[in-house]
Amino acid sequence: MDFTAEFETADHGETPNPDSAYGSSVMDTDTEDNQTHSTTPFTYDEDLTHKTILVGDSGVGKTSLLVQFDQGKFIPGSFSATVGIGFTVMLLGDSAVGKTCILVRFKDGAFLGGNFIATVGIDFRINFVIEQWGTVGQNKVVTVDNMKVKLQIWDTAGQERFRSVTHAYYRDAQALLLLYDITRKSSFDNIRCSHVIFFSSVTMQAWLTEIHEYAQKDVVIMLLGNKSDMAAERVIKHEDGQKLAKEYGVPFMETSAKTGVNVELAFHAIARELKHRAAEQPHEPKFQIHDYIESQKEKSTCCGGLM
Ligand SMILES: Nc1nc2c(ncn2[C@@H]2O[C@H](COP(=O)(O)OP(=O)(O)OP(=O)(O)O)[C@@H](O)[C@H]2O)c(=O)[nH]1
Repeated sequence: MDFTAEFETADHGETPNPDSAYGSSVMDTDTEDNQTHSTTPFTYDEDLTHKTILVGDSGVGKTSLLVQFDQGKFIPGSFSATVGIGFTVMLLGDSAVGKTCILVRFKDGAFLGGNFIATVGIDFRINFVIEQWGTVGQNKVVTVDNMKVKLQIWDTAGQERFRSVTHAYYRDAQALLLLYDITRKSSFDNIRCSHVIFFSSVTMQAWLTEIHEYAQKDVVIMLLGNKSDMAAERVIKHEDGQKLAKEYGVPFMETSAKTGVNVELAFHAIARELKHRAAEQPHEPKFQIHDYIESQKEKSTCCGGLM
């Protein structure tokens, strides 16, 4: 199958770059101000989101056209056919739980320490990229049973006022990584409790309620308790995360973007589940993601590496 590169534009034919995707008034506000709670809810017109797919025979220049449009340059020479299958994964959870850090850890193997800068809307630094199957770009390609599986990972803003922006993206996601911070109870409670913020009259929906409302019915969900390296500040027990996940029938693990614990495993398990769903044969036993995670946890503590 020839998998075509695709991208999002959010406006009427304007060049989609991080500063123009939702209008300068939104993206220009990516300053310290964003870290204080605004009383003005952000509104977003979902009708302005378009998807454009490039189709055509292998080698006609779909990828090159996209690179030219996004980066204004032509990459001559080597031609490598786009192969495999691709899926969209979204990172969700309250602000500052570590979504961006988890993504950077998985993508670059590094930890984004230092000052916290909240994500605004959808993080286009990660999302709006040109994909060339693991050579350039910021999407990640993992190999599952000798097949390349591309994960296009969307880092979303956890702040309430950007929820309307992210709602438009749920529909396209095949998998959702839902994060809370093991050192912050509110981030755990917000996974399933709804709150009303009286002073601004804004109703904040629980993440699971939002998922139920906006995501595809068969979306793969995984619950992650992040910042597991912060043992001294822990307020949510491992068992509490496990219990919540069990209640909703979703896989669970604790992760640390700082140390890297379980970050690879989380994405690999998702890739495997999605690949098995896409290429399921009637006679084959169903892939068991819970069993896979448990077996790989054991392996990664004794031998390292994922299979
Ligand atoms: N110790 C520790 N700190 C972390 C970890 N993950 C993230 N952080 C820190 O937590 C803060 C928030 O991380 P981000 O990744 O920006 O949070 P986010 O969920 O993307 O936040 P929004 O963009 O507002 O939704 C930063 O200061 C990170 O350095 C972790 O695993 N361990």
